[in-house]
Order: sequence, then C-alpha cells, then structure tokens
Amino acid sequence: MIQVVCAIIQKDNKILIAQRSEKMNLPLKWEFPGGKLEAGENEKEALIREIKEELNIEISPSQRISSHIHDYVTFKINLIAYLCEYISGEIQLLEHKDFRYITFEELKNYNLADADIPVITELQRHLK
Ligand SMILES: Nc1nc2c([nH]c(=O)n2[C@@H]2O[C@H](COP(=O)(O)OP(=O)(O)OP(=O)(O)O)[C@@H](O)[C@H]2O)c(=O)[nH]1
Repeated sequence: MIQVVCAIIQKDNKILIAQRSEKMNLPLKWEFPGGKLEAGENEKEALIREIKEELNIEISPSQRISSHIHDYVTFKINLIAYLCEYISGEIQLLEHKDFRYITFEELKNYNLADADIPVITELQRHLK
C-alpha cells in the first residue's frame, strides 16, 4: 500500500487543483497536488517537500481532514489530505500540465482521480 499525501491549498476562498500530465499515471486527471511519503518523513514534511518540488511554492499544512484507502486494482493507495495555507511563491508547473484556483462548487466540473471522492466529501464538511 502506497501512502500518499495531498494538499488542499486555500487562497482567497479558492482551492488549488492541478492536472496530471500525459506522462504521469492517471494522465490528465485533476488532483490535489502532493505525492508519496518517503522514508523518515512525517506527513506534513512530505507535503511541504512535494509542493515545493511540483509547484515551487511554500505552503503550511494545518488540518488533516481525511485518510482513505483506494484500490486502483493495479495499485492501492492510502490518500491522506490536509488543508493547507498558501504562504509564498509563484506557481511554476514542474510536473503538472495545468492548474486552477476554483471554488468548491466548481470541483464537479473537473475529472478528478477516483481516490479523491472521499476527500471532496470531507472537504465539504470542513468548508461549511
Ligand atoms: N498527489 C496526488 N496523488 C493522487 C491523488 N489522487 C490519486 O489517486 N493520487 C495517486 O496517488 C499516487 C501519488 O503518486 P505521485 O506520482 O503523485 O507521487 P510522487 O510525486 O511521489 O511520484 P514519483 O516520485 O513516484 O513520480 C499516484 O498514483 C496518483 O495517481 C491526489 O489527489 N493527489
């Protein structure tokens, strides 16, 4: 089982989503940026590192809002989501194809990775 952390980065009442590139697995799916936990790292450290590596911005994870296992048949992940504050930096797409700042209501217009569905349910509870 792969442990994956993802960041729900909030800025001006909008949420950041990123589109996976053609070269990544789950190509062109939208997601909350993040990645796999590495040995010796805690979840928040992994998130800060991944977001710097992927988008070149600084964030601060605040609240852990969900942890759900998803079975993609060929691999299985535990997707752990944190609410995060944007701190600084201009987004540079170092791995993804695109990004958007959108409202919660706009999420339904994007083709998100299947594992993200429970994250969205939890997010709705937290944004209320
Ligand atoms: N970051 C992220 N990954 C997700 C989400 N939903 C989801 O199913 N995943 C899956 O979780 C896995 C995360 O791996 P990744 O490829 O982003 O991680 P990484 O940067 O550490 O990968 P690499 O260094 O092996 O290339 C992928 O299989 C990805 O498809 C999500 O919302 N955010």
